[in-house]
Amino acid sequence: MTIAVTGATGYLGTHMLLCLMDRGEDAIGFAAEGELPPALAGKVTLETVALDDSATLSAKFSEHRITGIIHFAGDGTIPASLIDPLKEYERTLVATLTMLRAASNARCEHVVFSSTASVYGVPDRMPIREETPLNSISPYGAAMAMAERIVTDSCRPACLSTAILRYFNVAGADPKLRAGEAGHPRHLIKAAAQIATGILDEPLKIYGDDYDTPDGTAIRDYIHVSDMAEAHAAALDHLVRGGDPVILNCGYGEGVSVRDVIEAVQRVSGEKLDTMASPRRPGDPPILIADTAAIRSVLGWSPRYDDIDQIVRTAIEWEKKDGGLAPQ
Ligand SMILES: NC(=O)c1ccc[n+]([C@@H]2O[C@H](COP(=O)([O-])OP(=O)(O)OC[C@H]3O[C@@H](n4cnc5c(N)ncnc54)[C@H](O)[C@@H]3O)[C@@H](O)[C@H]2O)c1
Ligand SMILES: O=c1ccn([C@@H]2O[C@H](COP(=O)(O)OP(=O)(O)O[C@H]3O[C@H](CO)[C@@H](O)[C@H](O)[C@H]3O)[C@@H](O)[C@H]2O)c(=O)[nH]1
Repeated sequence: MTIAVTGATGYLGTHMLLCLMDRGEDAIGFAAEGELPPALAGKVTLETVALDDSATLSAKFSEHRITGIIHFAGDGTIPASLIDPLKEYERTLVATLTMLRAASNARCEHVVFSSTASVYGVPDRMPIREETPLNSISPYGAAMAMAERIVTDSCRPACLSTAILRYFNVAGADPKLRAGEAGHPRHLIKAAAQIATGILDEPLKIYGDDYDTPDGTAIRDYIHVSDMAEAHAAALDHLVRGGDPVILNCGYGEGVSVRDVIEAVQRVSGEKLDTMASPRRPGDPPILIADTAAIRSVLGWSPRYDDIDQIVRTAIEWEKKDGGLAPQ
């Protein structure tokens, strides 16, 4: 089978293509812009298609005889979605609708869809099970919940089997450093890794130190990007085997606070990080930890990098390489 990866030049997309290449699968990248990293360029075809153009995307899916789609096209962060909610809804929903229309036209069979823990809002029970009511507190999470509903409603008439994966906090880089998280230091671990390597010359802001948590800072469930890619491959295998449609949390089931991340970065890098207490960031839940029983039992998936020091180490090594601080 040939697998389409949308959002192919982004963080998850590049790591997914590396995972599929390592498994010997046939994959085609689809992106509106950007390039593949050198480890993929020339080995994986990249189709440049705008994700509001379902006619071109349908034709490309048919031409490449795509049967499975792994959909990552949908950027956005919680803060950006609060600044420009309309853009957030538009990009997320247009990309989802276009992908589904093209998948239906080209008679594709399987879709693995990127969603987020942000769909849950501020649940009152941890860890979070998939049955928890969706109650997002940001346009980012609300747009993703709408996109999930669109996927669920359209899959049966379009004869698509679907897996929706709700990611907790993805971080780190390919352990062979063939790819990493590019772009702005919007995420905590990326920002801390850039400060530890001297790429970013500013204190690390701690957004809220007065949460009702053991050290007062917000708690997240960080998952290594390569474990995420393997979870997608396992989800696609499940659908190809004829498995039922699924919605699954993707995390490790372990809570790590902002201060825990700072300590891990200091431990791994040997550098002391300057920090600055800052107000809570709007749209941030205090604690998000996944219940991972379902993904482990349904997909038989188990993580390889479930240790915050390993995640942080790959993030720091990637920054050194990407920032030209280490031998290329
Ligand atoms: N990185 C995380 O921690 C995380 C956590 C939960 C969910 N997610 C979701 O996973 C998906 C992939 O995340 P990522 O970290 O790789 O993001 P990314 O920004 O690195 O990559 C996403 C890519 O999709 C493209 N894209 C977005 N909207 C598009 C549109 N309307 N048309 C065409 N292209 C479009 C962007 O240009 C970008 O290249 C996103 O939907 C994101 O919201 C990410
Ligand atoms: O410089 C920083 C950056 C972040 N944080 C805090 O660190 C935590 C993690 O933040 P960040 O790394 O920005 O990720 P989130 O905002 O939690 O969102 C990520 O994780 C969510 C799932 O939990 C996904 O839905 C989003 O796509 C993804 O961006 C939050 O409490 C932030 O307030 C800081 O204190 N300082």
